[in-house]
Amino acid sequence: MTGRCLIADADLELRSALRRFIEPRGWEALEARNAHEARELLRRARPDVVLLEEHLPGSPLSEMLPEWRASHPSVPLLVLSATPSIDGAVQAIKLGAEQFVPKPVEPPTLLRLMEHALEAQRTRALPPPDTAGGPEPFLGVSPLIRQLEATVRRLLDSDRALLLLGETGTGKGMLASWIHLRGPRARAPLVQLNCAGLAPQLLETELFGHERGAFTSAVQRKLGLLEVAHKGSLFLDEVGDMDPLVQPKLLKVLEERRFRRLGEVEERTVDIRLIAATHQNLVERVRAGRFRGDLYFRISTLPLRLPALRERPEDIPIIARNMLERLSDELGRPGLGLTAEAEAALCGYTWPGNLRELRNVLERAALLSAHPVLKTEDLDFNAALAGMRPDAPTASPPESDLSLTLREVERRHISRVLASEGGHVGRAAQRLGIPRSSLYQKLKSLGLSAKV
Ligand SMILES: Nc1ncnc2c1ncn2[C@@H]1O[C@H](COP(=O)(O)OP(=O)(O)OP(=O)(O)O)[C@@H](O)[C@H]1O
Repeated sequence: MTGRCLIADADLELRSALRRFIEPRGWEALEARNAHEARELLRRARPDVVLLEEHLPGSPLSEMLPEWRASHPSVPLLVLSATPSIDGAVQAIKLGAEQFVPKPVEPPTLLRLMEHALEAQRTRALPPPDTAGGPEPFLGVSPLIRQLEATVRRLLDSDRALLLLGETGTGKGMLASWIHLRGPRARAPLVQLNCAGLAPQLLETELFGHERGAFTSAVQRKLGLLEVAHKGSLFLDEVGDMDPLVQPKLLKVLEERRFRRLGEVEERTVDIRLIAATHQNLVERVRAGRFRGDLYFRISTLPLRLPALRERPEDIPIIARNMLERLSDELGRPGLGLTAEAEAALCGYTWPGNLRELRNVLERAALLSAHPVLKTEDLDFNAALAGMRPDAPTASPPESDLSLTLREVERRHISRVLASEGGHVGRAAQRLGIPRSSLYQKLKSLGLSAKV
């Protein structure tokens, strides 16, 4: 049996349709027509998932949800609503529903939502994330990385803001999720926002949300990321680029835990841990009047500097071996490794793109080489570097020249997308709408490996 589902809904048609759909798929369906029957089944039959009608006869949602959350905290509850509204959804989620699902809803959609909810619940029930895999941010033996790990571990339980400093690709984003997942807020969300290039109003609405009618295009109320991150962590990448108009509002959140949605009079409270990151020199930005001094002091109490790869060459072979192990699994190419000369070549390179670039070089080599043990000649540093430079030469727009073959158009388009993504193959593949492995195959077949 896949699971047991309690369908608490007065609508006989919906119950029957869902039962007919889920039973052949290994689910057991329990039906309740009202709150009394639902309570009884919940107590007796211990379902894995509950579908609960918003206005189930016999008891209001505002009573039932808190009661059920208290008695069965680990059972995901999905609220089905025939009269959906934003207020109803916010209330249901606040009271502990996993999802708020507007009716009508097709059984296949409901089944998918149930499976997601169950999966999320199982993930939450996993043992603490120390055992949960994911890249290890402190690989290596250098004093710089050992010191960083010791400091991070001391700060895990603190609620103070953290500032991650380091060049591009040093792993600031990875470290932010590692910290979140190992800290006391791991069960709540980690919400990420990159402040670079966001216009002030967009940044404000993303962070603080807005009321309906707050500005011309605000046709609906929008929850800000701060509210989504409540009880969890907020990762603000490129915080040095935050618009000066938004900075005092962030400071208020940090100092008083209060903020206001755009267009709202009332203030709200929120409980988040801020993890900020930047590759810029914030002190210089404060001196230049681009970053507020008071905000800088607030977020820089606990600065953590992530070393560049070239500052710790002794760690490179260890990290490379670890990345190749992961790539072996991901690419289905067992036994990936490096010759001694290839390791030495990796250690002798300057890695302006740090871990991201190292991973790109290894992934590219692993996909393109015919043998699993990679040699120096398999490592294409120039391709990675050309892809990283924002000024890397790009081809002219292919659509302007009708004499081009389809292959040439494809070749040029891929080059441009790759260059515009700074050589980041994963992101380029995403923009192109193809799997990363297919992009590598295309690069190979189009002879693009050294000229992105
Ligand atoms: N510890 C690690 N082990 C393996 N790979 C890593 C590790 N840290 C980072 N990476 C790789 O490097 C890439 C860049 O990492 P991340 O985005 O965390 O860096 P960043 O410092 O936040 O970069 P940016 O400043 O450009 O946003 C990741 O996508 C991942 O592939």
